[in-house]
Amino acid sequence: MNPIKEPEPQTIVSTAIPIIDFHQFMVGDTVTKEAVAEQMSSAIQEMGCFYLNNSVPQTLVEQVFAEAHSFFALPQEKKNQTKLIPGTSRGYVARGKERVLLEAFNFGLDVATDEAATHQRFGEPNQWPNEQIEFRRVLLEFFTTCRHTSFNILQGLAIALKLPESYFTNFHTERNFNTSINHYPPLQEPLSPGETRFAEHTDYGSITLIFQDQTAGLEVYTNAGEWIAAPYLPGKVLVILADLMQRWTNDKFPATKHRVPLPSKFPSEPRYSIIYFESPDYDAEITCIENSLDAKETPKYQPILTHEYINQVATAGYKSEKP
Ligand SMILES: O=C(O)CCC(=O)C(=O)O
Ligand SMILES: [Fe+2]
Repeated sequence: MNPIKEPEPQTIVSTAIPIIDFHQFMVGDTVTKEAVAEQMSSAIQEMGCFYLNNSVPQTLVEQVFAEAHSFFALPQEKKNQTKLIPGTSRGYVARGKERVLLEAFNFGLDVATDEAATHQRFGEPNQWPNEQIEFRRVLLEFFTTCRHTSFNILQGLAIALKLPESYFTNFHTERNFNTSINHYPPLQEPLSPGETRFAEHTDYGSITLIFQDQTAGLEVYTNAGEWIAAPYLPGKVLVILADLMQRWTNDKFPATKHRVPLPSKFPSEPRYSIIYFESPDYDAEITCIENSLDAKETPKYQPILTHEYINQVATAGYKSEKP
């Protein structure tokens, strides 16, 4: 008789944030794609964001986390060798203060290995650490996979608005996206009032993909006006919307407010996250899409070029503290 195998103990995490099976979208016909696009749109109306299943492979995500652990464990002077040059956005950013208690490593399309990068206007050369042979390869593979996923999401959002599938991707030809690998060091004790791991904000671009480790801690602000936990769900990516998507759609697809509060227990666990930010082309004009207007509704935002908007928010207030 075969022994009966006990099921593995599992922590079942439930969430009110919808989980959408993206495989259907990737391989489906027009009708299937429309159905998945509709799920994305309803999730946005209900909760302001959604998780995708079957998009970025979990094994790849775990490799990136492993590389992140090794990188942030390097001596400070080694990390400083890739330090971000002020005015640019690629490289190592030392731990911030008060509202951004994390150190980060930011990178984007690789000028040395990707022809398209030479045409990028937000891009600068990446800075890679010499010590970690696999770091660059794993991060760039992850980056390419995220781009593929994010382009499919942009297609889904276009379909949901009854626009041609390529409506948004046509504004993303320069591949102006950035990835941040974040390390929130352990905290010994509660901090002063006003201090937090990452203060409430929205991202600038069109959409953002968020991966966190088991420490989790991210919260999103729902359309019902409450902060809820966006838990760690292995194999799933959290998709949130950013400011330019909100402007494009006259608030129909609003930018998702999110934050990482201080942990409830001290000393706390360290926290790692990987964030992929997608942005439209430098000169893309973000003008209200008529299909997103209800009857008698008029555009709330003036047309604006991507770089004008990003310069505006980057010079205003706390957003400039972001790595
Ligand atoms: O670490 C996180 O989960 C969120 C980070 C974030 O919101 C950002 O980098 O814009
Ligand atoms: Fe963010």
